[in-house]
Formats: sequence, structure tokens, C-alpha cells
Amino acid sequence: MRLKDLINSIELVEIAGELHEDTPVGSICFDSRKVGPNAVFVAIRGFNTDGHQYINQAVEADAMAIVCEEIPKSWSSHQLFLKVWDSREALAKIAKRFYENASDELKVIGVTGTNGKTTTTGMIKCILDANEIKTGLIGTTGYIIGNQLYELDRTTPDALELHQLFHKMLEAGCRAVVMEVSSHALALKRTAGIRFDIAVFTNLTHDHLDFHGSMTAYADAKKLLFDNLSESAFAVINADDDYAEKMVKDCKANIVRCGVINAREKELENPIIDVMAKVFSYTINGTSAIIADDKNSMMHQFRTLGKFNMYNTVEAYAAGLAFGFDRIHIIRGLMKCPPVRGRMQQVWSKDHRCAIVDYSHTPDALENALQTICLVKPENGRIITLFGCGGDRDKEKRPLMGKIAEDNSDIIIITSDNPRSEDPEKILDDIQAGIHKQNNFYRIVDRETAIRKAITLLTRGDVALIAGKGHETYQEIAGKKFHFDDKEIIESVFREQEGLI
Ligand SMILES: CC(=O)N[C@H]1[C@@H](OP(=O)(O)OP(=O)(O)OC[C@H]2O[C@@H](n3ccc(=O)[nH]c3=O)[C@H](O)[C@@H]2O)O[C@H](CO)[C@@H](O)[C@@H]1O[C@H](C)C(=O)N[C@@H](C)C(=O)N[C@H](CCC(=O)O)C(=O)O
Ligand SMILES: Nc1ncnc2c1ncn2[C@@H]1O[C@H](COP(=O)(O)OP(=O)(O)OP(=O)(O)O)[C@@H](O)[C@H]1O
Ligand SMILES: N[C@H](CCC[C@H](N)C(=O)O)C(=O)O
Ligand SMILES: [Mg+2]
Repeated sequence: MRLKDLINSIELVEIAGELHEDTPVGSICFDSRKVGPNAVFVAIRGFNTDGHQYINQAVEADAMAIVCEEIPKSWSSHQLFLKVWDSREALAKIAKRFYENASDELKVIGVTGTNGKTTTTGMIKCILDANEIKTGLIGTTGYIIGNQLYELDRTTPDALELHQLFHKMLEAGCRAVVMEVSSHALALKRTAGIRFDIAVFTNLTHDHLDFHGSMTAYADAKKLLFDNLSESAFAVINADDDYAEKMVKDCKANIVRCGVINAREKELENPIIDVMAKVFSYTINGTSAIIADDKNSMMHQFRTLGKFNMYNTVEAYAAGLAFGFDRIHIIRGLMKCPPVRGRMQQVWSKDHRCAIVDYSHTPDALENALQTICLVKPENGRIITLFGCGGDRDKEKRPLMGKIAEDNSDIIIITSDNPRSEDPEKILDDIQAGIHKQNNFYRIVDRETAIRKAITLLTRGDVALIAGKGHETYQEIAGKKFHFDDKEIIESVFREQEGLI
């Protein structure tokens, strides 16, 4: 790729130094420590430091051009500086161009919302696969090309990694990609310039206020996904969510509104809903519901648990309709969908005791998980809730989660999640501020010991919810990651008690 082709993709405020338009570009880089020969270095003002401070380092490492928001006061005329309004946006655009605009060749489906992104993207991928559209996936559990799952550091990678992945997917024969779009990614322009064909909004509840500052700013970040859709695109929204209409206020795309009602309680149908799930029963084995749209209405038995998963299901179904698939093939895809690892994942012992591993790490997710368990457990069974909260993340959610656990459980065990750089005991103090119960309350900082306690207390008919870490296979303490897997520990305690099936 020549420099000229990259430059054409961004709006330049000023050019300083020598411009050799036909020079081939070796790579694009936004970390001076990774600059190689003929790299284009993008200087980004970050939260910890300012990439502009490392321009000299990038020049010394042989960068061919520097993209920046401020040209240094002194510079050598041999060096090329390209001044832009916004380095993060410029990075996204040149990354897209560098990887041959691969995302334009793919159908791109983006899912955003506080909870349900991983689950819903997984369901949409199953629907596309069932309709013989080879589809890549990008999200919290990693990225998938073919049958292979590869790890990722973040839910939505930076723009450079994203476009590299799109290119890889296209080369592997994918025709579509379904991806989680986090609010951090939207606010930090990781997805700027991607043309989304379908965007899905699951819900918006308390999380990440450490980063966004307020629910309004958090909602504004999510809204960007919908503001940028074209007229031919589709916006699939959970119309029951308080923020749904805000999301699509300035959206030009076709809007598909989804909802879930309880059929037996004869809940009133909202007339503006396009795709509705009417639920007849929620059990530990799954959910029976009619999915109704303007042309069809059919009863199905889904394997997923709880009302929140019906929202995920109905939105995935609506995304399938937006794609133009036959309803039967959409349902076939949903039926084939394997449960997502660590999302309401049941682990049973030989003597029929039940633990559930779930990734509920926000107040709303914890409340939904607990209310679902309450609905599907045997009447006299107790709910044992074990959870913690991640360090270096939103602190406000900690006492709220404590209160939700107290209101919805018989026994509470608070423990560590990923403390990261924070003092684990201090995190537990923050959670405990929301809990007033003294009986049947345990505070055990070591997560393995805490899980062992939960399983020791568990009797037949009870359900132990082991929340917060879901699919994660590590625990991060004091900045170091150790192997840790909730499910593995539950199974080993069951085995020790000679009860695992
Ligand atoms: C808040 C946030 O998202 N920060 C991201 C951001 O960091 P930053 O802008 O603060 O970068 P910085 O450390 O200040 O550095 C500024 C610039 O100087 C450069 N630099 C720095 C040092 C040097 O020697 N040379 C150099 O060039 C850096 O490469 C960078 O370009 O840009 C970095 C580079 O892309 C990211 O790695 C980093 O993500 C951090 C690791 C992170 O933890 N992000 C999480 C919170 C996140 O994104 N989570 C979301 C949400 C998940 C959910 O929904 O729950 C996700 O999508 O995963
Ligand atoms: N539609 C939903 N509404 C509310 N809670 C949900 C919904 N779907 C899933 N959950 C809860 O949230 C947890 C996380 O689900 P999931 O991983 O699908 O969300 P996510 O948005 O991808 O989360 P993350 O931001 O961490 O990537 C689940 O384990 C479950 O407890
Ligand atoms: N994507 C979320 C995941 C949180 C998972 C929880 N186990 C934690 O570590 O806080 C985040 O990075 O905030
Ligand atoms: Mg996710």
C-alpha cells in the first residue's frame, strides 16, 4: 500500500515535511515501542500518557510518517507530519484502508448494550451458520474464524487489530462478521468508519461509570452505533428498555422493535413491537415461548433460561429477519446454538445438586440471574449467591450488587473477582456496605475457599449461583494473572464429595 492511498482516507488539517506519496507503507502503529521500518506512527492522547511524547522515539525507529493532533515545535524537514483533528478516528480510518477495506466486503452486525452482547452475538452467529453464511465472531470470549476460537484482550479490540481481523476473516472465506461493540470502543472510536449492516441494542443499565462519568454519557456512547447507520441498515432494539428510543432518536436505518411478555399473565402487548416473544413457561430446562412477528407466530422450546435470555433470543431472531432469512431456518439456527460458556451454565453433581456459573458482573445482570433462579428452582430450595466485583472498575456498582444479593438470596458469600491492582479486602468492604444481613453471610477473600464453602452448604433442591467470572480461566490479583476456573473448582469439589455426574 502506498502512502498516498492511506492519506486519501483521512481529513488532513496540515502537512509538514517531505511527502513522498508513492512510498510503500510498512505498517501502522500507535505504540512507539512497536514501530518498525516505514511505519506510519499515530500519536494518541491517552488516559495514562500522551503518544505525542513518543514521536522522537518513533522517528528514531524509522517511522516514515507521523499522524498527530499537534506537530512538534521543532522537526527535521526529512520527516513527514500529518496533522489531523482526531488521532483515534484517523487511526480507525487508515487501519481500514491499510487492510484493504475488508470490512466493506463483509456483512457487519454489531451488538451493543450493558448485558447480553456475548450471548446475542453467539445466537446470531448460529443463525447465520444455519443459513450457510460463513461468519466470523469478535467479542469477550475471543474471536472465531471457522471452528477455531482465539483469545482477545478486550471485548472490542483497537481499530488496528479489528481491521486486521476483518481482513483475516475475509481471506478465510467469511461473508459476515458479528461483533460485540463495547461503549469504550464507541467512545474511543475503535469502530469509526465501519459500515454496520445491522446494529442491535440489548439494554442499558448501571456499569462503567468510572469511565463514562454518568448514565447520560454512557448512553450517548452507545447511541453512536445507531447514529452512524445508513438508510439501508437495520437497528434492532429492545423496546422494553428505557433507553431504547434514545438510541434510535437520530437513526436513519429501518428500526425493528423487540419485546417479551408473559403469555399466562396476559400482559398487554405493546402495539409498536415488531417481534414479540410470548412466554408460557420458564423452567430449569429452558423456556417455552411463541415468537410472533407480522407474518408468523410459532411455539418453540428454547434451551436458554430466564426472561433476559428471551430478549437475547428475540433480538437474534429479528436480526435473522433483517438478513432476509426464512423463519424456519432462523429457528433451526437458534435451536442448534450451543450454550455460551459461563452464561447460566449449570453444573450438576451425581446426587442432583445444582450450581450455576454465570458472568453476571453488573447489578442488573446479578438481579436477572437471581430472579431467574428463583423462578426455576424447586419451591423449598435455597439460593446461595457467591460473587465479588472487579478491581480498577466502576466502584459504585459494588454496594448495589451487595443489596441485590441480599434481597434475592438465602445465603450470601462475598469473595474476590479480579481485584487487579486494588486491595481485595477494600473491594469486599465496598460490597459489604450494601449488605445488612448477618446470618447466612460469609466474607471469604480467597475465591477457591469461598466456592468450596458454597458447595459444602449446597443441598439437593438448592441452587448455588457462582457469579461474575463466567468463562474466564484466570484470576488477576495484584496485576498478575493466575489460572482460575469457577467450573473446574465446582466440579472438583463435587468429585471430592463423590457426587459429580
Ligand atoms: C480506557 C481504555 O480503554 N484505554 C485503552 C486506551 O488506553 P489509553 O488511551 O489510556 O493509552 P495510554 O496508555 O494513555 O497511552 C497513550 C498512547 O501512547 C502510546 N505510547 C505509550 C507508551 C510508550 O512508550 N509509547 C507509546 O507510543 C500508547 O500506545 C497509546 O497509543 O488505548 C489502549 C490502546 O488501544 C488500550 O489498550 C486501553 O485499554 C485498556 C487496556 C482497557 O483495559 N480497556 C478496557 C476498560 C476496555 O476497553 N473494556 C471494554 C469494555 C468491556 C465491557 O463492555 O465490559 C472492551 O471493549 O474490552
Ligand atoms: N439481555 C440481558 N439482560 C440482562 N442481563 C443479561 C442479558 N443477557 C445476559 N445477561 C446477564 O449478563 C451476564 C453477561 O452476559 P453477556 O456475557 O452475554 O453480556 P455482555 O454484554 O457480553 O457482557 P460484557 O460487557 O462483559 O462483555 C450473563 O451472565 C447474564 O447474567
Ligand atoms: N468486560 C468487563 C468484564 C468484567 C468481568 C469481571 N469478572 C471483572 O473482572 O470485573 C470489564 O472489563 O469490565
Ligand atoms: Mg461480552
